[in-house]
Amino acid sequence: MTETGRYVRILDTTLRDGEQTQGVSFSPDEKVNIAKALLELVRVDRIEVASARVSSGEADAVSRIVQWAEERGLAERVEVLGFVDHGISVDWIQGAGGRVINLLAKGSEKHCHGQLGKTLDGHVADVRETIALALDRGLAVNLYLEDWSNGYRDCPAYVFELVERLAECGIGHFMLPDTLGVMTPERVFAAISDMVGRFPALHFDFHPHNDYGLATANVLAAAQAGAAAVHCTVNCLGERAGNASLAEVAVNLRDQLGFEIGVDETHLARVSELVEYFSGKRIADNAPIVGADVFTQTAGIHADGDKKGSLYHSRLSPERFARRRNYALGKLAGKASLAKNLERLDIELSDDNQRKVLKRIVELGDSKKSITTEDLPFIIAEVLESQDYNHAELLACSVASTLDLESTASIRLRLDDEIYTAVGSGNGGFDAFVSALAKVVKRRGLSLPSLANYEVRIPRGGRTDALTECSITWDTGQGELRTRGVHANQVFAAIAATLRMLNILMHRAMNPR
Ligand SMILES: CC(=O)SCCNC(=O)CCNC(=O)[C@H](O)C(C)(C)COP(=O)(O)OP(=O)(O)OC[C@H]1O[C@@H](n2cnc3c(N)ncnc32)[C@H](O)[C@@H]1OP(=O)(O)O
Repeated sequence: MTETGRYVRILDTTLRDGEQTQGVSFSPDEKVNIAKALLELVRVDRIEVASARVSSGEADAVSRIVQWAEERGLAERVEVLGFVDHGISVDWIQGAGGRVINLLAKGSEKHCHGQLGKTLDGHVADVRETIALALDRGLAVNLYLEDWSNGYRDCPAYVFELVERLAECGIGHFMLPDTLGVMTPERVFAAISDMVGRFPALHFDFHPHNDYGLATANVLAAAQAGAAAVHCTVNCLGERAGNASLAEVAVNLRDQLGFEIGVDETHLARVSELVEYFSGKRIADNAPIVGADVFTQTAGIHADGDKKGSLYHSRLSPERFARRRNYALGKLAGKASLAKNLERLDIELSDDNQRKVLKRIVELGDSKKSITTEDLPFIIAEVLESQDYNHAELLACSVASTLDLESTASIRLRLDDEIYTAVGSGNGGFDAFVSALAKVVKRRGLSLPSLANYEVRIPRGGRTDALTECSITWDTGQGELRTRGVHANQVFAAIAATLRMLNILMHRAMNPR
């Protein structure tokens, strides 16, 4: 079923529900940056940025976000969760400059009785008191019906009466959470259709959780059933198994169901990366839309189909998300995979040489080595015995690390035809090596690029004698460059990745395009 043209609003709750992910705590600075990216770049309709009463740091974050949003006329889009607590949350939100309270009421009889020890009458009275106070202070009010999914299933009369008695109180959105992530798309569709049918004048939001892995599917069902807005988070952050992914929700609402949404898709990967860094929670390489590998064709047959006219492309093209298609090199690669990588590097090879290089790539892949596009020139140089990528060679190297003292490195290096020696010291063996290397390249009038990312991996179930793979992303000032090195010693793996970078940059300097 598709419903073309209806606008569905998106509320991103990365900064509230997302912060309920175990181990995640954003600083006020981080919250401000994420809020800016969500409202100004990705252009979601609303953001929920904190729970009231939590801490002074949270009050500071809310106040800075609202201040920034105010200058752009966006302050009404910044929302804060508050409690039914005789005005404590209202005071807190108002004190922080917030304009919208998302009041947490109880959407199930079980929670109302079991947690608050209240009857429906008592709870309605308390909620009304808080709403009246909030409205009186100039706050807009939305209402969460916490545990609504179980409440609707176990005692729907409680839910209907609660909504009915609060319907005329000035609430903007009634927010229906599947608090424990137990619903299926069919149940969401039926329940929200029922709510919308019973209360056609009200706006309903749906707030999912991913405990059964159905959060995104449930959001789509909610939108189809008539929800005015749906909730999600960047990278699926959220309590327990998380919420629904903003990127997945956005593309599915658009592509699969034909809804209008305001999201600018070209910034989804950027905001995902920002949240990854600030939350410390890495996403899987195959996370839809935003994962590192989702636009990489691995199989040779797929690369061949692309070469013959984008036969394996879908509406999810990398360009749509300001990303790039890659073709993996390994034992599953074929002629077309190699051709696509050579094209990207502007390297021309005869058919015969392509065959030789591909054979070597498959051999390397067979021995579990991962190969990047940047590795390709080295493989070509090795197979064709060219000296093109042999500018820098480490002839000798000693790295010493001791407790409570700076590490030191002593190196002998060949750069083209000259031999250099240098010593360096630093915070750890690799830092000491880089300091020695910087001295050498400086003598050649060169400088080293800055390090943008550094990852060390060992095979799963690793042993102490396992090979280590170090992957470094360098910021060259003219784009990023990613190189890898493999060695049993992780400092030497990083050194190998560094030498590879140096060879590439020296080659580029001598062969400007
Ligand atoms: C939809 C969701 O995910 S809800 C998540 C809401 N966010 C959070 O809980 C994170 C922020 N929370 C906090 O910082 C704290 O829990 C606070 C400041 C709100 C309260 O802290 P404390 O006073 O220490 O209480 P505690 O954390 O144990 O919470 C339990 C109290 O909240 C009450 N409570 C539960 N739900 C609500 C509600 N919707 N409104 C008001 N009070 C509530 C409970 O009845 C209990 O009160 P009691 O101690 O009188 O029995």
